[in-house]
Parts: sequence; C-alpha cells; structure tokens
Amino acid sequence: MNEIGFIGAGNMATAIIKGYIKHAVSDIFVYDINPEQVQRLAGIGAKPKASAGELAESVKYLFLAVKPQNFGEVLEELKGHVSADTVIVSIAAGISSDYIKEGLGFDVKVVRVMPNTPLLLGCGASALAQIAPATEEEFSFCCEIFKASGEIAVVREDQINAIISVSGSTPAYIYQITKHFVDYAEESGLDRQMALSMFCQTLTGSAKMMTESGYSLDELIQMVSSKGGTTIAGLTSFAEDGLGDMIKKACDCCTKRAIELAK
Ligand SMILES: NC(=O)C1=CN([C@@H]2O[C@H](COP(=O)(O)OP(=O)(O)OC[C@H]3O[C@@H](n4cnc5c(N)ncnc54)[C@H](O)[C@@H]3O)[C@@H](O)[C@H]2O)C=CC1
Ligand SMILES: O=C(O)[C@@H]1CCC=N1
Repeated sequence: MNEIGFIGAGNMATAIIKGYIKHAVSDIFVYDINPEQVQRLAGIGAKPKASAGELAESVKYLFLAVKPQNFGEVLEELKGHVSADTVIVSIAAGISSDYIKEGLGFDVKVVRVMPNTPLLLGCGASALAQIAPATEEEFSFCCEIFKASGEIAVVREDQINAIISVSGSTPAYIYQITKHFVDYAEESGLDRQMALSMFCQTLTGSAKMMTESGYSLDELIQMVSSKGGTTIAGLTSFAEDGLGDMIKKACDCCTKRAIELAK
C-alpha cells in the first residue's frame, strides 16, 4: 500500500491534502506539535498520529511540511523510525537531500518538491526532483499527488532553489503587485472591489493569452501597444525606473535566501 503521512499540518500540508484526499486510495495520516492544526486537518479527513515516529512507521510516503528552521528537530525525532523503503517528500525551501540523509543517518529515498499555495484551489504549480535511491515508480506516485492539484514540472535538485522565484514565492509577489495597482485605482476614484475584480480577470486573461494564444511574449506586448498610445507611456516609465532590474534583484534575493536556509 502507498500510505501517506504529513509531519507539519500547516498551510502547505492542508493545500496538498485537500487536493489529493479525494483521489487517495488509503488513509492520509498527520502529525503536528500543535494539536489544533491536527484537528483542523482531521476535519477534512486526515487521520491523526500521536508522534512523528509513530507516523513515520505507518507510511511509505512521509511528507515533511514543517518550516526549514524546524527540520533539525524533526529529523532528530525521526531517527530510527524511517525504513529504507520510506520515501521522504520534502517541500521545504532550501533544505537539501544531503542534509536529510545525514540527519536520518542513511541513504534514504528523497523527493524534493517546490509547490505553491494555489494548490488549495486545485490550480497549483509544483516542481519535483527525484533523488536516488528513490525509484521511477515512487517518483511518479509523488508526481500524481501534486498533479491532483495543478500543474507539475520535473527538475533536478540543483534547480529547486531557482524555481522558488518562478512559482513557489511568486503568488506573494503577484498579490503585492496587485495591491499597488488596486491602490492606484482607489486613489483615482474607482471602487476598490471592482478594480480588484477587473485586475484579476486581466491576470487570468493574460495568463491564458501567454499559454494558449501561440504568440510570443514580445508579440503579445506589441498587440497591446498602440503607436504613441497609453501602453507605451506606461512601459516606458517601467523601463526608465528599471523594472527588469528590480525584478531580477528580488529573484536573486529569493534564491539567495533559499541557499542560506540550505544545510
Ligand atoms: N507557504 C508557502 O507558500 C510554501 C511553503 N513551502 C515550504 O513548506 C513548508 C511548510 O510551510 P507552511 O505550510 O507555509 O508552514 P506552516 O507554518 O503553515 O506549517 C508548518 C507546521 O509545522 C508545525 N511544526 C513545527 N515544528 C514541528 C515539529 N517539530 N513537529 C511537527 N510539526 C511541527 C507547525 O505547528 C505548523 O503547523 C516550509 O518548509 C516552506 O519552505 C514551499 C512552497 C510554498
Ligand atoms: O517563504 C518561504 O520560505 C516559502 C517557500 C516558498 C514560499 N514560501
């Protein structure tokens, strides 16, 4: 059986479990140091376990969904409870497979994943890396779990840090940018809720244009930009203020932080 368990019952565990639970053929177990978090997930059908060790001994796929800062203590607790057949599925930013193997004291099977919060609504984006000795079959099983809640991409472990600024952290960047547009709309006398709704429809529509129209990004920009018109006025202002450099710097900071969290 392919039993699944989660250590850490926070935002991401909730998002992954919500998407997968309707496809699951066996129970999904959960443990968290905070009993309220466990109760919340029990409410959507997950089965509580009394300790990290007990959970580890009951499952084949062991998801580690705690913050990078809590990994050390969790690995310490798991020592001696994880078998050679267990697949550790780590969603933590930064934490390397070497650190997990060292923490557990043997060459454990690992799959690293960088998911994002839109998994909660079934439209997530998750990048997965297979790390030996995890097998193709085990990796495919992990891919299916994340496919249940959106799109997936297969990457190498050395690419996982770079993808955080493409999809892992990016929902927050998009919400932040949205706030600036909606703030501007409100200052201009528009209704904030209406502006948010129009902006979101524009985001969805633009995303569809990028994925389904067949036009390149440059062609799409061109289609909106009338000669001497409003779009070019805004694009010129972005270019003068160094929007590209600003975004590159933020992505660099994001990746650098993942490297700092790496152990
Ligand atoms: N939030 C996000 O958008 C994304 C988060 N991640 C990664 O997912 C991981 C989890 O993040 P979130 O779900 O946002 O965090 P969260 O704070 O919502 O959940 C973490 C949970 O771990 C529990 N916990 C802490 N120490 C524990 C221990 N020793 N034993 C058992 N449970 C313990 C906490 O009580 C909490 O419920 C992080 O490593 C993060 O890097 C990855 C991609 C996106
Ligand atoms: O902020 C973080 O560290 C995590 C990883 C990607 C999104 N949230």
